Amino acid sequence: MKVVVVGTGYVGLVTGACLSEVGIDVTCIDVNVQKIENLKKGILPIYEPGLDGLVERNTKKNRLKFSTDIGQTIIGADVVFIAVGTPPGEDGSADLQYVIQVADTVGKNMTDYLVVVTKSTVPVGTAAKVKSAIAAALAARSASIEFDVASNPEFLKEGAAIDDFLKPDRIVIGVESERAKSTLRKLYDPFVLNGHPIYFMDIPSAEMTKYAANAMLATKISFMNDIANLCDLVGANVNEVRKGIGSDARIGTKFIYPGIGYGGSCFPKDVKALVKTGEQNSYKLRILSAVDEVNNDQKMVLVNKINKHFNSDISGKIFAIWGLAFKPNTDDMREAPALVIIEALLKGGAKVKAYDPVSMKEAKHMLSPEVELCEEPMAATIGADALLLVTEWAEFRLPDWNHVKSNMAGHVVFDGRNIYNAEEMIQRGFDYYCIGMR
Ligand SMILES: NC(=O)c1ccc[n+]([C@@H]2O[C@H](COP(=O)([O-])OP(=O)(O)OC[C@H]3O[C@@H](n4cnc5c(N)ncnc54)[C@H](O)[C@@H]3O)[C@@H](O)[C@H]2O)c1
Ligand SMILES: O=c1ccn([C@@H]2O[C@H](COP(=O)(O)OP(=O)(O)O[C@H]3O[C@H](CO)[C@@H](O)[C@H](O)[C@H]3O)[C@@H](O)[C@H]2O)c(=O)[nH]1
Repeated sequence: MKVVVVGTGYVGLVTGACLSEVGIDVTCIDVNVQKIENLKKGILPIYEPGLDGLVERNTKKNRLKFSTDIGQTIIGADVVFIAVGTPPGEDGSADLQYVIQVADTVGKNMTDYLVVVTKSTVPVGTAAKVKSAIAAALAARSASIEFDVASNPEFLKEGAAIDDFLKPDRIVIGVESERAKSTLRKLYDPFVLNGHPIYFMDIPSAEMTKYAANAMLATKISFMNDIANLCDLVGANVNEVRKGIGSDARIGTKFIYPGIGYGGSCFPKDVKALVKTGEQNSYKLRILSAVDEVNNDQKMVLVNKINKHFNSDISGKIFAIWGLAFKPNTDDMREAPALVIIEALLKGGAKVKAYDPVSMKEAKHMLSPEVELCEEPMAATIGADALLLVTEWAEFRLPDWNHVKSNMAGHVVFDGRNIYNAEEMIQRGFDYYCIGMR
């Protein structure tokens, strides 16, 4: 089977590499010439654990190729995945311009029957728009070629993307023809050998499933952040509360960790896009509007604690930041809480010294040049009045606290992920603040 993946970002590159791993002939396409040239030389555009080995192995075996030329690549293909970005537009709704551009290009270049699959996260009705765009491009060149559209939303998590793709909990596929269904079943059969299901459904339901999944997970997090903030006020300990409720299987232990708000390229934009879809259909998604609101406020929780500790005077103070990525094991800083926190500190006249294990390249063009980027965690603590734990990378879990303390000018730690033990921190001589407990 021959597959073309259009859009070689976090999703496209992982999809291409994992499909090639099971022996499928894959070409990944992108409009970013530099990205494709680098990939041909084995240089990856992103940090994702395990991806480099997978790309190297399958490129060597010639099962995984890279190109900017969709016209040549599409000849003889069975399936085209659209995996381009769907960023939020000005009003929060998903911007579909890249998806439709790809559909148009496919229509202009296809020579034979194809299944065109949207893997990007797209609102209900997008596959229908893709179908119209392809049909219009075919009609413009008086071509009569059969094709099907399908929706196959992706559920991978950054940092665990390879495992999520190779061993998915489930695969969701929206189809409207038996021909597309059997092509996609054949494609995905190697990934469900461990018994996890493929759910075939109608296309609108598949499109909605993706948003509903992300919205539910984001809701769990905002709910827990709300509870954590209340615990803080009433003197309860959210860690205990989390264990207490998580052991009820109906609630579950996952995605109930409080923190400094969810970030990344998915939850923030997908919650907003779903709220917008509601509005466009005269339906107010009240819970999700609140989920978004709680999350925006939560990104300021550490800053509020900082202001309280320093009596609202942080001008001239030095803050060490550990972690910039929106979560560990990725270099992705899209919608990272670190961005909001650092902006607020700089606005208050503070100085920021930051370190992240893999996001430093990203940080260079996402952060103000005022931020001092440090090459290792201890360097960030030199002269600092406070240390902020923003992303819970494993390497921050057991630092040499004596070294940290001797480096710092003030001895206060703000832990945005509750990874340190409050009693131990106090014994070590630090003022310690975290989320949802005193
Ligand atoms: N990042 C994730 O963890 C994740 C997980 C599941 C779903 N998604 C969804 O998948 C989609 C892609 O997300 P991403 O994070 O991989 O995005 P990304 O920004 O990392 O990658 C998108 C790529 O598409 C390329 N592109 C844009 N227009 C193009 C065109 N016309 N032809 C060819 N290439 C083009 C861009 O150059 C870029 O390399 C989004 O809809 C996102 O919501 C993302
Ligand atoms: O208990 C938790 C779990 C997560 N988070 C935060 O939630 C955000 C998202 O984390 P995660 O879901 O692990 O990362 P993503 O890579 O954004 O993956 C989400 O978004 C993807 C894109 O749509 C989906 O494919 C995945 O299934 C979905 O988990 C991060 O900021 C985390 O810090 C918490 O605050 N508390």
